[in-house]
Amino acid sequence: MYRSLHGADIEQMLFRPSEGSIKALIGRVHLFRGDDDEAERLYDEAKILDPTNGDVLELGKELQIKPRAEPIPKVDYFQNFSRLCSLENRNYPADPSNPKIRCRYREALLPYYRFKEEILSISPFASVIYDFVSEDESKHLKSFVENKLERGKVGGNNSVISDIRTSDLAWIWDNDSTKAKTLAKKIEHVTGLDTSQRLPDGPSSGEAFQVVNYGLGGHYEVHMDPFDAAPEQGELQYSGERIATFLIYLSDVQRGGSTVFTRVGVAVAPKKNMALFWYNFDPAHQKDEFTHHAGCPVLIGQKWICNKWIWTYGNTFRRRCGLTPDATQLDIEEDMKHGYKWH
Ligand SMILES: O=C(O)CCC(=O)C(=O)O
Ligand SMILES: [Fe+2]
Repeated sequence: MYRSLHGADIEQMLFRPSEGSIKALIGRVHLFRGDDDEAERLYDEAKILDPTNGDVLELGKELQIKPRAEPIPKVDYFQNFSRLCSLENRNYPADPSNPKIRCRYREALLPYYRFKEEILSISPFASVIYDFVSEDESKHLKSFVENKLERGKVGGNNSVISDIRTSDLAWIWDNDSTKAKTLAKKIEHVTGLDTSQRLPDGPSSGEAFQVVNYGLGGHYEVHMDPFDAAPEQGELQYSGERIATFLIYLSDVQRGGSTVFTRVGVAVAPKKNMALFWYNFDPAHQKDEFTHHAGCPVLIGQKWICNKWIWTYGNTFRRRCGLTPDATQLDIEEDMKHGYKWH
């Protein structure tokens, strides 16, 4: 007994990886994920700690032979803005020739929910869900914020009023009304994601409903929804990031007011009670630069929407990562077929 334990100890000592080797192994993970800079940084540190270690040498070789990840081409995010905004009042998918861009019934976690979904983009994943809210729900959201609307701001922790976003808005927490709570649950069922609010101080998985009203000319210029820096205070400070956006149209708009994804060429014309759902992060949890989007100016009429942002916390296992670094949302659904039904 003593001998075998003693033997195991020696074995452990012999095979304990050095700090340099650990850094090199982590570096390889980053290299595999396409984060060459981080891999390079870890390699430099590992080289100093353990220059002759096999893992360190291996990483050095891989860094030399791996072609650099293509930098995201610098495009003018605004170049497509006016073209997409001026399209007719209907949805324009990213690539109509792609057979995966299609309509389907989307089943929810509850068997009696079934939603009409139209996929508009595979990567980033974006789709619309028709008749997501009832007339009653959409009326409730608008009447709840009556007299509470204030000019919307931009910029996370130190937000300011700006011409980038010309709309009024107000917030509804799930606990503010039974209808809001039920709607949050419905979003959970259709997305398969956790949206729970654990107030007052637990980390939340979903933000409060943000009801927004745009008047004539009201718009929101090209932006992405995740924050540059996570909120430093409030109930969201430990919640991670806005991994997905669930946007509900609470009105039709006579002319203008589409939501457009300028880098993938998608235009979504507002349709009352329809929801637009997209992931802001790819399945490898990288912020997806292709989710740059905008709210086009309202030309005739007014526009009402309601946003529910879904956070990382609580969704690590619900929004799974892909089997490969470039897996799409649809690949993941394919892998999960047995746990979650799709048509
Ligand atoms: O109004 C829209 O269509 C887009 C709104 C939006 O992007 C936002 O509120 O973050
Ligand atoms: Fe947005």
